Amino acid sequence: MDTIFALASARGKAGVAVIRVSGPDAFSAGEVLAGALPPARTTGLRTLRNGNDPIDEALVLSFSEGASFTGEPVVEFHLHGSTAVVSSVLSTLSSVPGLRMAEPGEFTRRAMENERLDLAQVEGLADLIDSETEAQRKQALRVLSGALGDKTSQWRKDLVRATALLEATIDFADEEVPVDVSPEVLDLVDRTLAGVRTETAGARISERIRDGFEVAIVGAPNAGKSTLLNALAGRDAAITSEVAGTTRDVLEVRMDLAGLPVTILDTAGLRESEDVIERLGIERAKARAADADLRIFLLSGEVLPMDPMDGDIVVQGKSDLTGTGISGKTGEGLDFLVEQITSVLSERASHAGTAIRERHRVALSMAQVALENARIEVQSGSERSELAAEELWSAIRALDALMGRVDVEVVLDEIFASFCLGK
Ligand SMILES: Nc1nc2c(ncn2[C@@H]2O[C@H](COP(=O)(O)OP(=O)(O)OP(=O)(O)O)[C@@H](O)[C@H]2O)c(=O)[nH]1
Ligand SMILES: [K+]
Ligand SMILES: [Mg+2]
Repeated sequence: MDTIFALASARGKAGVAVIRVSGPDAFSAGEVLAGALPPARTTGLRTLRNGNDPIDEALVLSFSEGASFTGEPVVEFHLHGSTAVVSSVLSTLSSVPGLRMAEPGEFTRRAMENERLDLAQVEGLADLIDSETEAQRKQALRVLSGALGDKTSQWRKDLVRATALLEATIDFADEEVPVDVSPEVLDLVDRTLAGVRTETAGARISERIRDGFEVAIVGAPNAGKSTLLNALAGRDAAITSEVAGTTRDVLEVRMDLAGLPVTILDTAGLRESEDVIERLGIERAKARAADADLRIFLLSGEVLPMDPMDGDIVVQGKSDLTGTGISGKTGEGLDFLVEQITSVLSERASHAGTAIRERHRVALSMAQVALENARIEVQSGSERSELAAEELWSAIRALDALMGRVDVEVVLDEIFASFCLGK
């Protein structure tokens, strides 16, 4: 196994830059630059040298094998964050035999290979690094802490037990089956199914927290939609004018509303139009509004252009003229509008689970279908045990794919190890 190194902090000038070295030769490489290393998990101030040539005064930190992010021996140099210091340390490290620059993501890959992180935790870590809002940070941290892995391993344990029970009855098929295992199997399957269903439902919400909720402003031409968008965004994102039919394309503005990532969509005013381009804009407006998580119907005295869905907000515009509702021009009622949006979306966000990606949702849905099928087979009698076991196998494989464990031999070993019916 090579020993790898890389700049762990962002490139460019900074107060501090961190270079990380991981692998079997990390400690000896650290000694080449820093002399004697401080004891593991303590820091020491050292002069880093290239031969006799001092490079920088740095804090040096070491982690023993099994007690580091990667699971390997690790040395970290906390340097003055200068481009010249960083490149001098990197070039000194590359001259140490057995060391090479890390590939992108290689530290994390090693962490996974050494079972310091499961695949979902790796995804959680990537999300945490990408997180821009509070909701994203909290969600990513939940996943990084291993919440999905904990749930999955409990489900998996229950399914392995259920499979072992069924396998035992298959082998007894010709003789008298000693016990009816189906109540226990059903109980295990039902418990898992309930958990998987909850997570699958929450996954869509979690995806929203990752990628952002979409909120569409819809209404008649000249209702003041673009003016409202600009007021919410705090800048002139959209063209506004007294000409009805100004907005054609869908405009997107990313915002952070009380920690939730939200994309506000400004859309073309909805009306019957002879103008070909405007009609195209109206089609887009309708499609995007229908797909959005929430719609704000900005009224200007007319009937609703679309049916509102659950949670949608219907509000009168130009309150400075109409005496009621909100105004993008004066800002009246906007705080309350933002509160309304935030409260609807926060309520939805509260149903987020620990499965946060489409990949998770797909794997969980596969497990769910297999479990539903297994349930039917178990209820159809002991002669269907083999089919039921096969479905449980599919569910276990789906959970293994979810956690990045796909080795079927491992599953087999566990099933055989858990046999407990005197076989
Ligand atoms: N008095 C008043 N005028 C407003 C308000 N909001 C918008 N307007 C005016 O109404 C006209 C239309 O505003 P826009 O924001 O372009 O309306 P829109 O709904 O985006 O219009 P389309 O894109 O054409 O559908 C402009 O002249 C705005 O200045 C408001 O709250 N009060
Ligand atoms: K307009
Ligand atoms: Mg507009």
